[in-house]
Amino acid sequence: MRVLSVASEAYPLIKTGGLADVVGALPAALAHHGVAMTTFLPGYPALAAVTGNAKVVHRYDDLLGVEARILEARIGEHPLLVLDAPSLFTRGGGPYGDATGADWVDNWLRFAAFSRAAADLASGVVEGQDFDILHAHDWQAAMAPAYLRYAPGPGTPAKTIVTIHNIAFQGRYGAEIFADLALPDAAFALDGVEYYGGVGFLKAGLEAADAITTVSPTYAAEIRRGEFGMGLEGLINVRADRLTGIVNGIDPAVWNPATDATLPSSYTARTLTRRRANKRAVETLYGLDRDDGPIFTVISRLTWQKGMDVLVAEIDELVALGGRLALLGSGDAALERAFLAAAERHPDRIGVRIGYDEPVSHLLQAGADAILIPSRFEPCGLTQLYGLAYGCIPVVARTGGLADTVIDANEAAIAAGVATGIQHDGITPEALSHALRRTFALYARPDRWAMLQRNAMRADFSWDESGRRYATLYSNLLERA
Ligand SMILES: Nc1ncnc2c1ncn2[C@@H]1O[C@H](COP(=O)(O)OP(=O)(O)O[C@H]2O[C@H](CO)[C@@H](O)[C@H](O)[C@H]2O)[C@@H](O)[C@H]1O
Repeated sequence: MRVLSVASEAYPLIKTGGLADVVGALPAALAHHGVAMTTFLPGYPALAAVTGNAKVVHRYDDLLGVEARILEARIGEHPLLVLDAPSLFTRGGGPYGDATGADWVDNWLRFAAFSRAAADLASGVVEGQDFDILHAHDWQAAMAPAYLRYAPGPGTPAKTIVTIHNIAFQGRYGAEIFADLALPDAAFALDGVEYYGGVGFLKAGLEAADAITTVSPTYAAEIRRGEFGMGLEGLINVRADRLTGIVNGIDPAVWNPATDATLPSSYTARTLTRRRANKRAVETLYGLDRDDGPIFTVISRLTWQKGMDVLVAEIDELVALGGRLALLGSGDAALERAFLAAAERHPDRIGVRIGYDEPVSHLLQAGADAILIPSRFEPCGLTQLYGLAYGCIPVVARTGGLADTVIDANEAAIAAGVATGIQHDGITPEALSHALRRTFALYARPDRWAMLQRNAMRADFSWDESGRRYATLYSNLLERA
């Protein structure tokens, strides 16, 4: 079975968040299940390293008005196709915006063209490229199923899946762009690409896809409600029979404390004392006091989704209770300023690094005692999975994938020997305060804390089971044909 995985990021080539980790891990995860996956990415400058000598498999004179080529390369051991369209993708800044963080004004064109090319690949336009399934991730790829529905190429169109990694990002534009999408007029319809009078990329994909997935069962249920569906709950409910939640796995080649070459000290569940050297390295890097109390970490986009404003409100209490905090992240300017101000108030107790740093994120998971994830919504969440694997106990809001992957350390779960973290209900300073106090109480009992760490590290979040579930979904779609 051949699958084209279409996404705007993939680790290790280009990453701004969890989407990249998942897209980067899927080819290996699916290979175990007899699926040959090719990844399709936009040709950002960061991809130049792998497209240097790439073979050109297709040329466009006019892909929604721009010149472009499709290049054949590799991502690790797996096949990669790249849309080389310099006028759309060769620019500084990030994949979605300029260096100041402002979105590119032509994002609709960039990702419509990318999706048009994906639809071409999935319907026989490009010789030698045949796919049974097109698997589109998030709004940037979601127009691909819509193009296949309304304007496919000459071959049998692939079956389609749209995976929602975050329904908050929808790719919503004014009606005026419709004329430039090269779609038939009939596509501008209630069950087509039209969305509240404009054009909705994610909406169009969810209407057109043969199957819809999201990245945890709880989030799949949550997005059927207004509170989480962000305007798409009606559509999600109508198509609920096509929706499943498949929890993300973690890539053991990248996230394994026993083999992680970026760490000062590698370790396993049996050699937890070896974590101490990593904790000392965190203290040094962040200029924190050296003591035996817990170090909390945050590795996150600093946004409202992630509940960071609530953490700001609780930060002085965290310090008053004897905690320290090592934060790595970037995002909303006001939140960045608030965390930096907290670090100024408590220079020896709070360290803040604004920015994006992959090796530091590994060190924090390996050296901090607990990771705080007070998200208002969390489709799956990966940092709690990395925390579990590294014995960095997740303290999380009971929502989405966080609810599905962390087992709260209540007395029953402790007695049964299955607890892996701490959950709180509601994203309020009071709820977070209560969770912090519970964390301190557990940490004060070294036997209990070590048990939590061992349980966490032994929990299985490899891709085995989730890979199997995607493979089954693909097979079912083909059988339905
Ligand atoms: N400053 C920094 N420096 C280095 N690394 C950093 C960093 N800030 C974040 N990261 C890394 O970026 C990733 C973030 O993953 P999350 O799952 O938290 O998702 P995100 O909200 O981006 O993604 C969405 O998609 C994913 C994938 O499906 C879902 O898990 C999630 O719920 C959903 O919101 C992790 O690998 C983390 O270590």
